[in-house]
Formats: sequence, C-alpha cells, structure tokens
Amino acid sequence: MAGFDDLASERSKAQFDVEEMKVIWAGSRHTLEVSDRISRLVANDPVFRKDTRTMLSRKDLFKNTLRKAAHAWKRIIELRLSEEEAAELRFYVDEPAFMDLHWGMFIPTIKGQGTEEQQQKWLPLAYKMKIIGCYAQTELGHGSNVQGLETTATFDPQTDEFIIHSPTLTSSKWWPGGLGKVSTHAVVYGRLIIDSKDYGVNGFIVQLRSLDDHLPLPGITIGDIGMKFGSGAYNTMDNGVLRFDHVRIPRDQMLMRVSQVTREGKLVQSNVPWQLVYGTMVYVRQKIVSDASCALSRAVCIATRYSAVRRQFGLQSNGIETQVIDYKTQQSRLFPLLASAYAFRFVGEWLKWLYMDVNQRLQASDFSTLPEAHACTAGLKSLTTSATADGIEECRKLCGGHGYLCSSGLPELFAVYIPACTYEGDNIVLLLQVARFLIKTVSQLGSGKEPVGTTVYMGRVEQLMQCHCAVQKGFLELSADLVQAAVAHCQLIVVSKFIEKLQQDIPGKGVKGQLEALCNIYALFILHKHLGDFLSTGCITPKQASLANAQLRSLYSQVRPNAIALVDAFNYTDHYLSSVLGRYDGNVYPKLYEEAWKDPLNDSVVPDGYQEYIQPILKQQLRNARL
Ligand SMILES: CCCCCCCCCC/C=C\CCCCCC(=O)SCCNC(=O)CCNC(=O)[C@H](O)C(C)(C)COP(=O)(O)OP(=O)(O)OC[C@H]1O[C@@H](n2cnc3c(N)ncnc32)[C@H](O)[C@@H]1OP(=O)(O)O
Ligand SMILES: Cc1cc2nc3c(=O)[nH]c(=O)nc-3n(C[C@H](O)[C@H](O)[C@H](O)COP(=O)(O)OP(=O)(O)OC[C@H]3O[C@@H](n4cnc5c(N)ncnc54)[C@H](O)[C@@H]3O)c2cc1C
Repeated sequence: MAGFDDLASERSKAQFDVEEMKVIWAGSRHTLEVSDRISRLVANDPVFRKDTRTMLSRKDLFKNTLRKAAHAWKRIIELRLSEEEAAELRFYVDEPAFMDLHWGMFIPTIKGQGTEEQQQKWLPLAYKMKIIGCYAQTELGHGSNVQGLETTATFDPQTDEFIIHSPTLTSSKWWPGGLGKVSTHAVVYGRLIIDSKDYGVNGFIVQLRSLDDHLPLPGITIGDIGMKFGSGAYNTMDNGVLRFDHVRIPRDQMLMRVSQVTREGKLVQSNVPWQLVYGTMVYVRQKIVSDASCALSRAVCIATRYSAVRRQFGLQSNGIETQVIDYKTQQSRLFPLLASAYAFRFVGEWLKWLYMDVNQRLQASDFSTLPEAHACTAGLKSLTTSATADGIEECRKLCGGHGYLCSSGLPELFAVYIPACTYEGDNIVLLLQVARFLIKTVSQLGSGKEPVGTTVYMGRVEQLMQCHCAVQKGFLELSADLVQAAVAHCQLIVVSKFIEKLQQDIPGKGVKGQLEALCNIYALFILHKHLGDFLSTGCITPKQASLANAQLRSLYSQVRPNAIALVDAFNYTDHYLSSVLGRYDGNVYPKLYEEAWKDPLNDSVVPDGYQEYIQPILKQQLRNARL
C-alpha cells in the first residue's frame, strides 16, 4: 500500500531514538505517560468523535459540545482523574468550550486576585462545578484598553453593596467565552466608584443566572454574540454579550487581594502592585505559548506525513514519481515550521517556569521580576501565535488541494487557532508593551545592567533600539519600528532558550544531534527572514549572510531522513490530528475517497433542487435547440 510503505520506509531511516524524543517533547516521562494514556482514552470514546463538527447547525453543534463537556466531566469523576489528567482530557477533547474559561480563567482569577477568605468561599464551588464561571473583561467598546472599560461598580454604604451597571451600549460586556449560554457566574471587570470618585478597574464576582432554572437574574441581559469565523471552529464556544441594569452584589464579592474597600467605604491599597489585577492575562498568555507549539506541531505533523506520501513529477529509474518532501522548495517551507514547533515548545517550558518563579516571589513580596514576566509573556504570546497562525496556513498550502478539504483537518485547525492572535491581547498591542519595556531597559543599561543573549541576535536588538528610540515616548506614540525591535527581542529569547535546552542532559541516541539541527534551522531561518535587520545593523556581513544561507540548506538535508520520526515524536493520535492526510499509517487516498462519500450531499444521486431549478433550464435549452 503506497502511503503505508512510504511512511514505514521513512521511519526506518530515523537516525535517533524516537521514544526518547517523545519524552523531550512531552517534558518528562511522567507527562508523556499521562498524555499518551489520556489521549488514547479520548480517542477511543465515541462521544468525543470530531468528524461531524463541520456539518452540524450552530444549535446542534453547541448542544453536542455541551454533551461532550458533560461526558468529559462524568469521566473525570468516574475515573477520579487528577487535575493534571483532567486538563489533558479537556485538551484532547479539542473543542473550544465554556470549560476552557471556567478552568483556564475564572478559577485562576479567584486564585490570583481573591483574598484567602474569598478563595475558601468560591474555589470549592468552582472546583466541584457547582458554579460555572467566565472572565468578563472586554466590552463592545473596549478590549485592548482595559483602563477604558465603562462598566461601573458603585459602592453603596447604606446597604454595604456594589451596584454593577452598564451605563452605555459600548459598556456591554462582549466576547467573554462561556458567557452567552452557560456560565452561572462571571468575574466582571468594572470601574470602582466610591463617593463619586473613580478608582479604576477592579474584578467583581457576579452571579448571572439562577442555579435553579438557569434563567438570567433580575437586571441581567445576556446572550450569544453570534456566529464567528468558519462553520465548526470556535462556534462551539458561546462567546457572549452581557448588560447590567443596577445589579447589586455584596461588598465581599469585589476581589480584594490587590485593594480592599472597608465597610465605611474607604479604599485600602495592599502592598502588592496594582498590576496584579492584570495577573490572569499573564497566566493565560504563558499557556497560550505552549498551546502554540501544540497547534503548530499538529499542522506540521499533517503536512510532513502527507509530503512523504504525496508523489508528483520527477519519474525515477524505478518508474515511481518523486516524494514532494524531497523537493528543496518543500523543505525550505516545511522544515523551518518543524523547527519552530520545537523552539516554541522549549520557550513555553521556560515561560511556565518564569511564571511560577514570579508567583513564588510575589508570595515573598518580591515584585522585581513582574515587569520582565509581563514583557516576556506578552511578547512571546504575540510572536508564537502570529507564527503559528501563518504556519498552519502554510501547512495547508504545503498539502496542495487536499489541504483545503475539511477531512485534512487543516481548515478547522486554522479557523479554531487564528483568534489566538487577538484574544488575551491583540498581538500588536502586546508588542508595544514589549517595546516600552525595552525602552526602559535600554535607559538602565550601563547602570550595572548588561544585556545578555546570543551575540548576533543581541546586536540586532540593541541596534534596532538605538535607531528607533531617540526619545522616550508614551505608549500611544511608539513607532512601528519599535515593534520590529520587540519582535527581534522575542526571537532572541526563543533562540536563547533553545540553546539553553541543548545544554541540559539529553539522553537517547542521536536525539541531541537532531535538536541541535532544529535549533540551527530556527536561528538561521529567522536570520534569513530578517536579513535586512542583521545587515543594516552591521551584525553580520554579506559574506556571512550567504554562508548562513548555505548552512541552512545543508541542515535541511540533515533533517530530511528524520522528518517523519521528528513528527512521530509529538505522539499525536489520529483522533487528535483529525486528518486523513496526517494518518499515522499514511493510508491517504483510500481514506480521502471514503470520506468524500460521507458528505450529506452524496445522500442522493440527484441533488435536492434539481427538479425545481436545473431541469427547467436544461428542458428550456432542449426546446430552444429543437426550434
Ligand atoms: C490546538 C489549537 C486548538 C485549541 C483548541 C482549544 C483552544 C480554545 C480555548 C481557548 C481558551 C481560552 C483562550 C483565551 C480566551 C481569551 C480571553 C481574553 O481575551 S480575556 C481579555 C484579554 N484582554 C487583554 O489582553 C487586554 C489587553 N490590554 C492590556 O493588557 C492593557 O490594557 C495594556 C497592558 C495594553 C495597557 O495597560 P494600561 O494599564 O492601560 O497602561 P500601561 O501600558 O501604561 O501599563 C501600566 C503599567 O502596568 C504594566 N503592566 C501592564 N500590563 C501588565 C501585566 N499584565 N502584568 C504586569 N504589569 C503590567 C505596564 O508595563 C506599565 O508598567 P510601567 O512600569 O508603568 O511601564
Ligand atoms: C475568540 C475570542 C475569544 C475571546 N474571549 C474573551 C474572554 O473570554 N474574555 C474577555 O474579556 N475577552 C475575550 N475576548 C476579547 C479579546 O480579549 C479582545 O478582542 C482583544 O483583547 C483585542 O481587543 P479589541 O477587540 O478591543 O481590539 P482593538 O484594540 O480594538 O484592536 C483593533 C486594532 O487596533 C489596533 N490598536 C489598538 N490599540 C492600539 C494602540 N495603542 N496602538 C496601536 N494599535 C492599536 C490593534 O492592533 C488592532 O489592529 C475574546 C476575543 C476573541 C476573538
């Protein structure tokens, strides 16, 4: 069988220990065991099938998502899954749903911004799913500009309550995931008003729906904001609209770790930086970076396996056409994405460590690394999601026409993934935050602070910063060029963290060699892509540039025999890949053909509508022809 033999032959060429690379990719043997077991549990459960998603109406699609979420919760309880195993299960169900925001934002917000007392009250309810929460920050009129939010939370000393209100149409909460139809509660971000004085944005826990009949509570108008990009995709998520008409909540439902409001209506600032109100966004951004490596590796796995199965032109002596993976143009498009998937995996591991470290320091009232954590999570979220969205689209193109079929898995993956460039912070707005951080850092150089990083990449950042920040500017006036310096800074971090990964103990025959090749491909690919920066800033000479290019091409040849084994190391099930082109067995053509007939359009040989619309035309033509 062509495809199968092709992949079997490719696997026999591997020059490294794939099982050890699986451990490197997973992060540890334990993590590999958990993800392998849970991904197969999900793959073998018919409730979690994904192949019908694009053919369902919005209401059926959503109801099916609720069914899956309920079944997932049931399995978590039945199997007594740990928090880690439950998170893996939700990941491999692979369908945006309210659970993502309940577990991924609502709970972390209470943990990060609630007092001990508030955590003791709300977390048990949330962990046991006795309440379902979402994160309601963005409004119709403001998303990026958090300080521009209009929702008000006015303290009423008569009743010891906050009055939550939507004063304008643009203050309507708009976009929060899980809000539209499911969440019973929300963390709502609004302007704290005491005695007519505006104290800025804070978080408030607000109940939205009755726990008895799920109807909206008095003063609450709530619904879904409508269809989004694509047919299946993110339409499994009920992104919602929410308006308040003077809704009253107890004073103790303002999240008070950062600042407190006393019974007398006095605002007391605690010793933690006010920016902790933004803490959930830092947490989610670091998670989004590791999500990027998952999404990109998924697309690369599909495109790599298909590139080894697909043969086109280049008849060889044995009468067989050439595998498209052997074309240099295919390699120059595909292998940098393979290298990027590994690079984002490792920088995601580092970012997770940085986030944990910042949190530990916060416990000890050490806020020194908070600015760097913000800049790194913001910048790397922006860099990796933009590269991943572009990379998924490139993988679709690498698969030719069949990449455009839903059965390839790539259109759906693209449609689900691309909002990552916007949610949790628009990517340009986040790069501007990095630019601001760089301006401040550059101004502190020489005062005992010295830049660190790989020479050429470091030089590029330094030179770009010197060129572009003649004077310190406010956030709004930062030039587009500074965004370029911010991207350069983030790429420096990615390369540096890949190099640091290689300095760790890496067991397994040939594993370190393959990772070194991928690290060099990533570094040289970025250098090639931004050659203008490196040359214009004098970081490299034209001669060095052409040497780098030659080295890049030779690295592709080094990776070529190992490409299939490198994507096998992601250890994805066919269920998770959800792609005829990316099947482990390479049995592409028979399965493509089989999938086609499942389309409802093929339920009848003559399509509905023929008699009403087509036959009259043909008959008319026939009559005309006889005249
Ligand atoms: C495999 C693929 C398929 C996967 C399928 C499943 C996936 C689907 C499920 C996905 C689930 C969830 C996805 C996530 C859902 C999305 C959720 C959201 O979108 S929530 C809303 C997110 N919103 C934002 O990100 C808003 C962005 N805007 C901001 O963060 C701020 O407005 C700003 C930082 C841009 C500006 O802040 P502002 O206070 O107005 O002004 P300054 O810039 O002056 O900042 C002041 C000061 O604070 C520092 N700062 C800013 N932010 C932070 C921070 N987060 N932490 C720490 N410090 C911060 C800033 O540096 C300034 O410091 P100075 O010292 O004064 O310089
Ligand atoms: C699928 C999805 C899920 C979401 N889920 C949630 C959720 O659960 N909870 C929640 O609260 N929100 C959620 N959001 C909202 C999301 O966080 C915002 O859309 C995001 O923060 C971007 O803000 P915005 O929409 O106001 O974009 P805008 O800021 O209006 O961006 C529009 C354009 O203006 C540019 N721009 C804006 N400001 C500047 C500036 N200062 N300088 C230069 N250019 C600028 C941007 O780069 C962009 O090109 C979700 C959004 C999506 C798409």
